[in-house]
Amino acid sequence: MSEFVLQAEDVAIHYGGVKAVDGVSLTLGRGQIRGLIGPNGAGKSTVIDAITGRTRLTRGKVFLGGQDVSALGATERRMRGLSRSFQRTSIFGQMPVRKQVELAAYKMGVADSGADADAVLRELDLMPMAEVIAEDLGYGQQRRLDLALALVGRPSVLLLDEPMAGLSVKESHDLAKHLKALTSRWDVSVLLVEHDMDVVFGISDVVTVFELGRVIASGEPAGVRADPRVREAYLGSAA
Ligand SMILES: Nc1ncnc2c1ncn2[C@@H]1O[C@H](COP(=O)(O)OP(=O)(O)OP(=O)(O)O)[C@@H](O)[C@H]1O
Repeated sequence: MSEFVLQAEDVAIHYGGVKAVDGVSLTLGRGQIRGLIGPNGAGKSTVIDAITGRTRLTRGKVFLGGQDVSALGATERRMRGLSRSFQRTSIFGQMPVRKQVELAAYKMGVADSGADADAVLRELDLMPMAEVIAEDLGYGQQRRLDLALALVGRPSVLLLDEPMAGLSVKESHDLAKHLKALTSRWDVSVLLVEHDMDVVFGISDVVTVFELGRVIASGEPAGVRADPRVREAYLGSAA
């Protein structure tokens, strides 16, 4: 058994001459949060797409729990515990919150989808909203519902692409608190692409910095923050 729940090895995604990602390796330990940062167009979302199986690899491999999943599609990877969140709550906008989460668990093949939905809703403090129609939720609650849908079936790895976008400072803080709690209470490991530096440096165990499809720095938040290359490439004088 691998010590890493997730490993990307020399991953490259090229679109014709555009090297969106070019030789990226990264790991995710059990219960770890790894923040991915970098300027616009650096390749962060493409890495997420490559790991989930949404985009075909030009080169490299992806391992989940030590197993090579590079040849598997996105649905198969999800069934094996690799989950990502989408801004997709509007798809079932007319459905009450609990029903929506239960349906997602049922589609995943979870044996007791009702119990799974209840556990997820309780964990994310969404139980008081269980019977509310999704589109009547506030934006911050909708983002939490989005996270709830990603958590059905108890995934081991969660890939989040800008989960704080559009949230107020308080909503971001609440979501960050939930993410941190999930890593210990549910044993979930998180790969977090996020532009909110307070959140990234506040909750990540390790941070990886991208520039032009490559990793330019990686390590503990304090060290990364102090790295002159990082400050120059991304953080600027605000760091
Ligand atoms: N389908 C595609 N075809 C061609 N080029 C693409 C495609 N998808 C992404 N790219 C290019 O790959 C590069 C990386 O894009 P990506 O969206 O991964 O960056 P990002 O770091 O997530 O940026 P942002 O922070 O703005 O979301 C960019 O130059 C982008 O234009």
